[in-house]
Amino acid sequence: MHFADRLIQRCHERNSRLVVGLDPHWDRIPASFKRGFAPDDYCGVISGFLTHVIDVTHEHAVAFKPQIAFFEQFGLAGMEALVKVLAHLRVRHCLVLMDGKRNDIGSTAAAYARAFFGQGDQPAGFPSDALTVNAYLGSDGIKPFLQSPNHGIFVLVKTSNPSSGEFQDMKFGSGASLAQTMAAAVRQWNEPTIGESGYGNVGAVIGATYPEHMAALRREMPCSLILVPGYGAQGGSAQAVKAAFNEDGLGALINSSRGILFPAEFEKTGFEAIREAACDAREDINRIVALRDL
Ligand SMILES: O=c1ccn([C@@H]2O[C@H](COP(=O)(O)O)[C@@H](O)[C@H]2O)c(=O)[nH]1
Repeated sequence: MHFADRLIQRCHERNSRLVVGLDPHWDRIPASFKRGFAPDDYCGVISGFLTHVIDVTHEHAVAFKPQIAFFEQFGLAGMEALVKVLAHLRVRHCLVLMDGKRNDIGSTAAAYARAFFGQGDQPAGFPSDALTVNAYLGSDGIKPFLQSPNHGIFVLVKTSNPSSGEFQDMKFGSGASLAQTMAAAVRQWNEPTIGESGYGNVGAVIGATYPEHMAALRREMPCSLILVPGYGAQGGSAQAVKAAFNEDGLGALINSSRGILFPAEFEKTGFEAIREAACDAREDINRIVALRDL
């Protein structure tokens, strides 16, 4: 089924716009959880911890966003953990937005597309429904990711980090910034992919830490899904992400990683604290878009 249509359907089913980020910061995984494993069992700890996280949060989440760097840092053990986590997400029928920020020349981008989406008889190494991409190599690096309507991409438009303005806010002769120029390209790439939901498979990443940019970028890309990191641990609030939503109360997916995975209450109530963090984030976001039951 068409990626964006599936995602919008999931927003309705869960009454949620929350994406749970799967970023296993090794030093923040509670010592009480690690105790049951050998000290160097990176695969066991990471896959075990995230499996529990998925079990307690999936009813509140539209999708999960594994950040691949947190797995890659452990080499083969990390890759094994990622494969296990992805298998568990499939068992739970969860949508996977892989945060890999990939791109390259066309032929290499095509290999990345096969790695995450598969192709024909070739299964994906890391099966995902969507992937974050860096589009600064141009459209030939984007097209390989758009071969199947069942998969989507989120193009970096305005990232949440403190120095994102160094390049992304630079203005061209037209007066448009680099981020606005990228947003215009996203709109163009997205148009032929729009599904029955009214949303297409080429989305954008815009950080919650730059609310002053949000409304104008949303206007530039009315039919794109916007993936919004930076809510929670980076200081972005629900109020700051409001302008990412369309009037239908849909179209934006708000990610929280550390804010959900590592609540202070874990030592007292264990994974129940993680369930509560996801539930609270979902409600906080729903309240701000002023749409409760879709
Ligand atoms: O502009 C961007 C793009 C991606 N990210 C990623 O999102 C999460 C945020 O984690 P938190 O713990 O909720 O801060 C992380 O995986 C980043 O790599 C981003 O933050 N900003």
